[in-house]
Amino acid sequence: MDIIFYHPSFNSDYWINALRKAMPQVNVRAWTAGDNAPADYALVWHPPVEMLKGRKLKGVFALGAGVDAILGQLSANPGMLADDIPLFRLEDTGMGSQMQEYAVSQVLHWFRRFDDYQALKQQSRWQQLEEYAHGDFTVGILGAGVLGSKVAESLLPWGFPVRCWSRSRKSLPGVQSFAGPEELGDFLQGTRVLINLLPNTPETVGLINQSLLNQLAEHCYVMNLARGVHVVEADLLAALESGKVKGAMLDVFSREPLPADNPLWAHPRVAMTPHIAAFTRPTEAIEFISHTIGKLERGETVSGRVDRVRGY
Ligand SMILES: NC(=O)C1=CN([C@@H]2O[C@H](COP(=O)(O)OP(=O)(O)OC[C@H]3O[C@@H](n4cnc5c(N)ncnc54)[C@H](OP(=O)(O)O)[C@@H]3O)[C@@H](O)[C@H]2O)C=CC1
Ligand SMILES: O=C(O)C(=O)CO
Repeated sequence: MDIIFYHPSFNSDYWINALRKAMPQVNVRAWTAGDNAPADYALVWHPPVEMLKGRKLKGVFALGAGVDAILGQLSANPGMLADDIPLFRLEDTGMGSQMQEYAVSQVLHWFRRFDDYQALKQQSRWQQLEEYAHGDFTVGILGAGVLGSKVAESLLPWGFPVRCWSRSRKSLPGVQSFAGPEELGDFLQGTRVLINLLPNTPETVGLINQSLLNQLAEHCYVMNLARGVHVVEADLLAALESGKVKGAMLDVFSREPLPADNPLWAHPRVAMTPHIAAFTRPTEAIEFISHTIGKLERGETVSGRVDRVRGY
């Protein structure tokens, strides 16, 4: 069996060696331009069109959780990947616990008013503020898939009311589930901290806009851990100015790297990280890929297959 690998920034030698160790019976090679030799599987992130075009593959694995980039490439380049070739993505592979760390630490930061204390410190002011109550700190998670459900689970032990919104109804113990566009309004009503973990699809682009923000609780907080295109940045800035949104923690942006003149950089109540909420971890990713390939080869059912029509 032959596997080709392409990632624009990962250390290919490291990955190829680790893949060979995990699957000693497989020939793994880094794909380079002009390589048209046959392969069974391709492991990719932002692949050149020519890498996949015309190949008869048994499967393609995206080396991340989100498949918006590769689906965008496929729609812009018809024929890049035949419709019957399955596309898989990474499910969790260590990203769940990273998202939990990110979300829990930031929710606690806001809940314990460290943002306010930091602002007071800037003014050399020694002042004790009123405590917030857990009951007034409902956390609402947009997206209750692999990562959203893990984030929901991690917030429960801290005593916050937790709710999620997804396409289909969920039964996560202790988490209130809202499903579909018809229940979005009820989900937003009373949500004090909004955490976004939706995939980027035509239905979710621009979802976090003025109308959505207006439906959240007063002095709410917004955490975007999914994709920049979900947030209408001008609407978020306006909601921060009006005081409706008290703070935002953003990991992803409509343009990355965020241009130097973007007003989000300078906003005192916006914190940000450069798309690091969850990294692809080689050991866990390779374990998932080799396990999935093993199952595919044995004709067994696997998870992680992307529905290319649905968009995630
Ligand atoms: N910032 C970072 O470093 C990283 C960001 N990400 C982002 O996180 C996203 C989520 O990952 P993951 O949890 O693995 O994805 P999943 O596919 O497992 O979960 C997606 C969730 O979103 C819900 N959803 C999708 N479309 C809609 C819609 N139109 N209305 C309501 N709910 C919807 C799904 O509902 P249902 O369950 O009913 O299908 C599901 O619950 C990725 O797509 C990626 O963009 C991922 C890794 C790192
Ligand atoms: O896995 C993903 O989708 C990512 O965004 C990783 O940065």
